[in-house]
Amino acid sequence: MASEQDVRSKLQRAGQDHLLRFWDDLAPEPRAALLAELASLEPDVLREHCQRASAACSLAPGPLPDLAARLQPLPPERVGSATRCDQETRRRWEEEGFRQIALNKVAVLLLAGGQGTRLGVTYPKGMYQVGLPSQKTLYQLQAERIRRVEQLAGQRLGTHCTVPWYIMTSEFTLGPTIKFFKEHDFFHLDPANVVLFEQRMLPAVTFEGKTILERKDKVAMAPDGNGGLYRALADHQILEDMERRGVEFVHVYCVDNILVRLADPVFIGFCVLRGADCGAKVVEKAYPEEPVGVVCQVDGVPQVVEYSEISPEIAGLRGAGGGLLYNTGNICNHFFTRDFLDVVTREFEPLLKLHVAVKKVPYVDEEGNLVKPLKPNGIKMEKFVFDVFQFAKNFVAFEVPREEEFSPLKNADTASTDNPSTSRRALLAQHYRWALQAGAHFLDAHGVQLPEQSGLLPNGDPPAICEITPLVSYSGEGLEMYLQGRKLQSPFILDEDQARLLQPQKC
Ligand SMILES: CC(=O)N[C@H]1[C@@H](OP(=O)(O)OP(=O)(O)OC[C@H]2O[C@@H](n3ccc(=O)[nH]c3=O)[C@H](O)[C@@H]2O)O[C@H](CO)[C@@H](O)[C@@H]1O
Repeated sequence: MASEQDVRSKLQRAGQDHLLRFWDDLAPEPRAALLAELASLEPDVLREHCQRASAACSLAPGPLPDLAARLQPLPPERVGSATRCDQETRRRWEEEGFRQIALNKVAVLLLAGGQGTRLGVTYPKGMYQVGLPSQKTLYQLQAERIRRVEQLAGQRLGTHCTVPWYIMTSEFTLGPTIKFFKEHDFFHLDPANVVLFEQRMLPAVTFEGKTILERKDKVAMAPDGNGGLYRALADHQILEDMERRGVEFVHVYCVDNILVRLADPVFIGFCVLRGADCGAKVVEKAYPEEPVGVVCQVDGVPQVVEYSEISPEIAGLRGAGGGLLYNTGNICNHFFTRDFLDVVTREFEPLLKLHVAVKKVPYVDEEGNLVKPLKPNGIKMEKFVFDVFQFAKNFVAFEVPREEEFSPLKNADTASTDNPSTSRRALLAQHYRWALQAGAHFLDAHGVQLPEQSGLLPNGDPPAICEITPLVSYSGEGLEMYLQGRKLQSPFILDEDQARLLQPQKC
């Protein structure tokens, strides 16, 4: 282990020796922990990190200067649409996606290193359950969609296939996530096909460029953003693991969208048939200030301008047809070829921009008291997963209907949008629509038939409660055989047992 003297002189070189100012107060164990943490910080890298953070912060926060003149919507030839295409084209994309899945060439990669601060939970967001009748968590819904898409691809092509699940965690989420998966028997996935790995952490820094101590014996560290993915892939030889398994295409997604279609065959097929090396699913933005990034071009190059970096004036611009000019909302669902990820991790990762987030960071004051600041006092630096789009040779965007594919869980129920209630309703409304399309009718508790309406009731709920397990239907397919002409009492859960009961008997 490094000595106190070694660490002290390294910190002096980095201009950060205040990190040892409580050394004399510490007992042997916290001393050892602090030394270990500090010894892992490279002095030159630390000095540069602190200088960059405070320099970036001294620039005006918010919208990027001169953006308006450099920004353009994506050219139409780069954008495909799941809704504005003919049935035959959609069928071809889907078939191609299933073919690649059946050949074991597709993996999914979950970005799950975030802290869920806005939702206000101390555990990983994937462990959250939004109050569905089944009480399933986001992780369970995702695991079951993987199992179903494997099954569908296998049935179509007569193979037994695997979609490996890579999960990027951080110091905050790794331990609880592993424990949760073990407790739930990996939701009946083979643990060998669930690969958890950890992203790096970066120190939080004051506006004056000093690393913050969150306790006398602990530096305030935060995950390096979801763009930390590329360093983490290299740190843990994840691309080598993918290569061993024959994976060519990777669907990267964020944890909190309850409607996420893992390894969506239509999206994968679209990207593969277009010869794309990089792609993004988008939805039409709901309103100008919606907190989603805009997929567009900056200086003629595909990029995402994050919601925190676009001005209200630009976000509100209207096109010729009256719709928002920049209406392609990023839903953090990306397609990458393994080859592209390989080039990014080897060549482009160091070029990724560091974005500055000004946050309230708890710290110890000069007297050693713990302070929870009321105003932002620190800078966290993050890389963004989509900042690699600019390096793609053939970038495409793929537009999907919001009500079928996007309802993010960002906030607690105290907020009016993107909260547990809106997520739960989005899923239940979708399943209700699927059931109606399959020919079901719903009855209330007294056996009276409920009116059929595809919209929500004024309280935001669908007219009947219906939840369908992903193990029975991934995107609404195959439900007629269970539901055609059935009168179902609300609430109704179509799980595997119920499906067996409803299955037409073969004579
Ligand atoms: C940078 C980024 O992608 N921004 C997108 C993200 O915004 P948003 O600001 O909502 O992003 P979040 O902070 O929720 O992070 C997105 C995902 O990245 C993960 N994460 C985050 C930080 C980290 O260090 N490690 C990590 O793995 C989170 O666990 C989450 O799964 O989702 C929105 C859609 O819902 C998009 O419109 C935004 O353009």
